[in-house]
Amino acid sequence: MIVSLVGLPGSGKTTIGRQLARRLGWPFVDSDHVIEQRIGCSIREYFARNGESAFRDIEEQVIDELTAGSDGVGVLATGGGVVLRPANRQRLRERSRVFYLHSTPEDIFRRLRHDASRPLLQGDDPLERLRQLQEERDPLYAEVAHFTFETGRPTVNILLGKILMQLELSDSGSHKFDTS
Ligand SMILES: Nc1ncnc2c1ncn2[C@@H]1O[C@H](COP(=O)(O)OP(=O)(O)OP(=O)(O)O)[C@@H](O)[C@H]1O
Ligand SMILES: O=C(O)C1=C[C@@H](O)[C@@H](O)[C@H](O)C1
Ligand SMILES: [Mg+2]
Repeated sequence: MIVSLVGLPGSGKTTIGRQLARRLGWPFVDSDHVIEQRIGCSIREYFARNGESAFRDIEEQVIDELTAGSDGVGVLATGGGVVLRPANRQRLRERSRVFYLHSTPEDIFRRLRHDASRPLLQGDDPLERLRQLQEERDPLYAEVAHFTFETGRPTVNILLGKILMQLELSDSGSHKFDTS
């Protein structure tokens, strides 16, 4: 099984994903990290040089590769904008169990105020930008997600406990009618 995490930049996908994988003993992969290895520079630099659409093309390719194959096991942290492309939404939903890490723009702003690594948040008014992103993307995250968790306030450990419990529940559910 592949567990994918989606949500706004700063919602905790990388942080939660890494620790979730550790707790499950599964491999962890962050699609942003795979993309950076492939392009040989930071996503920020790539955005500045080639524009967003070129970045999205690579992202789509990487998501396809990371979710291909029916026997994949792992935790996949995605980039904040992964849901923008319908092909990504479809692949993630069909090939993995998707968790939407939902946080308010205000909670994320509080966390990311001093972080210069997110290209979409480098403008004059990052909080306003986060609110726009939330408005545009919330329906897309909700569409792709099998489960939604609020990640603005709870600690990482509490969130991990909730996600692990949900995975156990849905796993036992899926075996309910298996009499073999
Ligand atoms: N539940 C949490 N409680 C407190 N801080 C958190 C929590 N989750 C994440 N953080 C912190 O918030 C920041 C952003 O988290 P993270 O990098 O995991 O977000 P992300 O969803 O992967 O963002 P991006 O889409 O930009 O990759 C980090 O500094 C992280 O340590
Ligand atoms: O929210 C976004 O559109 C992005 C978020 C990051 O994870 C990166 O994937 C990239 O900076 C784009
Ligand atoms: Mg991340």
